[in-house]
Amino acid sequence: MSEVKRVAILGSTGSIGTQTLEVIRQHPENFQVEVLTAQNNCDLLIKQALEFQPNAVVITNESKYQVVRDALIPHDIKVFAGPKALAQVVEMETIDVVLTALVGYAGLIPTVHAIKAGKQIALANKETLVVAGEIITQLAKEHAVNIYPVDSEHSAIFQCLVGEWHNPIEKIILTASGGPFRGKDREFLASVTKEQALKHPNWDMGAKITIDSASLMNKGLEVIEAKWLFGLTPEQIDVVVHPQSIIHSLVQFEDGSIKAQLGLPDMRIPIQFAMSYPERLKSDFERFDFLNYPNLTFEKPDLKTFRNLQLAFDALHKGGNAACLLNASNEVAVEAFLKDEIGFLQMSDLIEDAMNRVDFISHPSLSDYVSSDEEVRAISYELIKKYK
Ligand SMILES: NC(=O)C1=CN([C@@H]2O[C@H](COP(=O)(O)OP(=O)(O)OC[C@H]3O[C@@H](n4cnc5c(N)ncnc54)[C@H](OP(=O)(O)O)[C@@H]3O)[C@@H](O)[C@H]2O)C=CC1
Ligand SMILES: CC(=O)[C@@H](O)[C@H](O)COP(=O)(O)O
Ligand SMILES: [Mn+2]
Repeated sequence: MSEVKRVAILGSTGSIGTQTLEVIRQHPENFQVEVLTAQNNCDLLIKQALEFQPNAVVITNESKYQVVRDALIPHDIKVFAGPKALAQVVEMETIDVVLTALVGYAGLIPTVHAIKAGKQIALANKETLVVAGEIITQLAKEHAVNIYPVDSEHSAIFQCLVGEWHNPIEKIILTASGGPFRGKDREFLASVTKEQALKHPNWDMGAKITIDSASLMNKGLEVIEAKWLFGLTPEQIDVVVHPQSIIHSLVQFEDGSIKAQLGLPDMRIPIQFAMSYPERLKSDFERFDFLNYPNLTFEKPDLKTFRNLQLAFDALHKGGNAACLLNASNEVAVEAFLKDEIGFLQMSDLIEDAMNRVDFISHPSLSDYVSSDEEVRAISYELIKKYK
């Protein structure tokens, strides 16, 4: 790479954020950290800032501001607090790439600001595209901003498409691990605990996405993310369960040829590629050996047992604010499941119920998305009281 890329990492203390810093630590000649942000974890944020010497940090929980400021101001690092600061800091002139590694709906507004400021986006926060894919992709076009996927499946598709930009996609096949409850029935799922759900078979990730993987909502969100990233119709998106998570996804072209991207489950590869594209940088990540995986297997997803994936396909077909409603009620459902307030199967009941109680908007504006999100969250919290 000829120029050093200056990177803002939103959510630097999480699973993706810390792995992004591992990549940057390996390539100081290619990347420089400009901004780091966290919600609560001020100890790790301070430690990261002292090591990487960013221009600025943001702690969104304002009650932690004083601690972070006292630690970093003597080192000439600017310190800001609150969600508004997150949206403003991404506009800094010294940033080239914004890597969105924060979790949930909170990723939307900072990403809108970053795109409007012309920053390239390395997108891990899939919820941004699920909530407002149409607006985000349109804004990116208007501001000549590229959105590079970090999510492993979407990175796989992107990697398959390099050199194929003029060849239409017939369809894509998103692979799903099936999560810790693959093959289980509803009777079993009725009594699973959060400890069981938090044990992903192949990936070590933050709590929210791990629960989403267990319920197959993660795959549902990824189907919607794929629609917007690659401009696909719902009919062009298939899901296949591949329990080994070695084939990260596939693209089928109009001549019938299928390309796949493979590798051990290691998020540092897609993170690095999203930041280094079009170049591939050397890495010492463990290499995949076919002889250790004599059986790569494939199954049909069970949409009747794992209803969240069906709900996501329904939202995709419906369009408008449906996926925004799905996302917000799912965030509330996951939070409630993690607090033992509702059971695993009740997450789908809650999402379906809450979505049906909010008006459908066929062509939402950004402010419609904000109010749809607020409304369905409030309804979801009310419904949880009934479910308890
Ligand atoms: N982990 C993975 O392997 C993958 C993750 N993704 C996606 O990447 C995103 C991040 O996931 P992951 O790294 O697992 O999540 P984590 O929970 O591990 O990390 C989330 C990060 O965001 C911060 N954060 C949490 N809530 C807020 C908020 N409301 N406002 C601002 N910052 C906040 C956290 O700060 P603090 O530490 O202070 O709480 C933390 O830095 C998600 O959208 C996920 O779907 C996609 C593919 C793979
Ligand atoms: C690493 C990554 O991209 C996750 O989104 C992963 O795909 C989760 O696995 P499943 O949702 O397929 O279980
Ligand atoms: Mn994924």
